[in-house]
Amino acid sequence: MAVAELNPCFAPKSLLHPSSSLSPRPCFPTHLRQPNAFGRISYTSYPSISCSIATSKVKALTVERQKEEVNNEEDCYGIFCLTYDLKAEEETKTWKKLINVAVSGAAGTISNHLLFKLASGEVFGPDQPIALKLLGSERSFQALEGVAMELEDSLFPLLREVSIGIDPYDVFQRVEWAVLIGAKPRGPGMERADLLDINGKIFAQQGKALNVVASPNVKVIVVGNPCNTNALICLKNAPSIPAKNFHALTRLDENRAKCQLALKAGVFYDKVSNMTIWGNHSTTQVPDFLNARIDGFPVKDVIKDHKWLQEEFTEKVQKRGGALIQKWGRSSAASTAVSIVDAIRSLTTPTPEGDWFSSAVYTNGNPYGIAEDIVFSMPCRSKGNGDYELVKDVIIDDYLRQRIIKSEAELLAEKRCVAHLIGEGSSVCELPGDTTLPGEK
Ligand SMILES: NC(=O)C1=CN([C@@H]2O[C@H](COP(=O)(O)OP(=O)(O)OC[C@H]3O[C@@H](n4cnc5c(N)ncnc54)[C@H](OP(=O)(O)O)[C@@H]3O)[C@@H](O)[C@H]2O)C=CC1
Ligand SMILES: O=C([O-])CC(=O)C(=O)O
Repeated sequence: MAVAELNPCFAPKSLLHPSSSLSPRPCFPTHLRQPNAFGRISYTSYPSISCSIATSKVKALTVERQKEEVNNEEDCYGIFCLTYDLKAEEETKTWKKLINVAVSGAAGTISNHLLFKLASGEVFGPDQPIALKLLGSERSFQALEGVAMELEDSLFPLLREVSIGIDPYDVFQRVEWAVLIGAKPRGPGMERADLLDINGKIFAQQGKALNVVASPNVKVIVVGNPCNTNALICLKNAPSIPAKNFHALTRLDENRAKCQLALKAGVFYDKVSNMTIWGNHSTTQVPDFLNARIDGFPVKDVIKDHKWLQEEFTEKVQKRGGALIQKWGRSSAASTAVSIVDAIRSLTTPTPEGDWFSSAVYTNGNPYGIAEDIVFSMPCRSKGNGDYELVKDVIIDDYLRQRIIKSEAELLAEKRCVAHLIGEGSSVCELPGDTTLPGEK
C-alpha cells in the first residue's frame, strides 16, 4: 500500500519538507468543538481508505442551508489521515459503485450492533462498498469517535469511508439510505404526548435535511420511537422525496411473531411465512395469524388452539419488548439491529415467491380500507430494487378488522398530536389511555 502523500494531520513537523507550507494539526481539535456563533457545532470527517481526502469543517449552519454548500476545509481522523493510491488494486475488483448510508443515534446501542453488520457486507452484499455517515449529537461526540475507531480497527474491506457529525445537513449529504435510530427514550413521568413532540421535532428536522441534501430517491428506515408517527413527520417534512420511500420498522415484531408461532407449532422458525404485522409499532399492533403460514399451511390448520392464537399469541408479540426489558434492563438492541438488516434486505432482494414481509409504510391508495395519510404496517413484496408493492390477496375477518381499527385510531390520534409538525395547523393531543410502546409497561 503506497503512501502517496504525507498528510500534515499526523506528520511530525520534522518529517515535512522544509519548504512545505503544511503544518501539523491535531486530529479532532478540541477548540473546534465549541458551539459557533449560532450555538451549534458541526464536525465532519471524511476518512476514506480508497482515496483518503479526510476533511472536516466547522461553520455556521442555518436551517435553510442549500445543497451547494460543500465541505472544503480539510481535517482528518486516524488512519484516514494517510493518503493512499489504491487505483491499481481497485481495478482488479468487480465492486459496485459506492453507496452512502447514514445512521442516526450512531453512538447508541442498536447502532453499535448495526454498523458492524453494514460494514461487513452482510446487508448490501459482498461486492458493495459502503460509506458510513454517522449522526450523533454534541453529547455523544466523543462516543462517535469511539465508534469510528472501532470501525477502523475492524479492517472491513468494503468500508471505504466513515464520517461523523452532529448536523444532519452535513451527514445526510448524498445518502442513498438513511436509518434513523436516534430518539429520546420516554422517561419516568413523561407523557406519550411529550415524547411525540420531542422526538417529532428531531424527525421534522431530519426530514427537512434529507429533503435538501440526500439523494432524491433515498430510502429511509425510521426506528426511533414512536416510529410510525416519526416516519410520518419525517416524510411530511421531505416533500421532494417520494413518500413511498419511508418505512417505520415493524420487522422486529414480525420476527417475534414468527418465533412464537414456531415455538407453539414445534417447528423451526424458517417454516413460518406470510407473517403480517398490521398497524402501529405499539401494543395495539396486530400480528396476523389468519394469513400466516407454517410449512405452507394456514396457521389455524397447524395450531388448533385458536384461543391461544387470539389471546396469548397476540399479547405476547405486542408486549415482547416490555418482557425483554424486564429481563435485560434495557430494550432490544441486537435483535432490533438484525431486524433492520432483514428490513433492508427485503427491499434489496426479491421477495420469495408467494411470501411477503411487513413494513410500516405510507397509506396512499391501500387496498385494505385503512385510513389514508398515516404510516401503517402492512404486507409488502419487493422485486429487490429498493421499492415495494402492497400484497392484495389477504383475508381480513372481523377479528382482524376490529383490531386493525384500534391501531388505526391510535395512529390517527398520534397524528393529531403532531399536526404542528406536519403542516396541519395546531395540534390536539388526546391519546387513548393504553397506548404504549412495546417496551413500556
Ligand atoms: N422500531 C423498533 O422495532 C424498535 C425501536 N426502538 C427505538 O430505537 C431507539 C433507539 O434505541 P437504542 O439504540 O437502544 O437507544 P440508545 O439510548 O442506546 O441510543 C439512542 C440514541 O438516541 C439519541 N438520543 C437520545 N436522546 C435524544 C434526544 N433528546 N435528542 C436526540 N437524540 C437523542 C442518543 O444519541 P445522541 O446522544 O447522539 O443524541 C442515543 O445515542 C429508541 O427510540 C427505541 O425506543 C428500539 C427497539 C425496537
Ligand atoms: O419500546 C422500546 O424502546 C423498545 C421497542 O420498541 C421494542 O422492543 O419493540
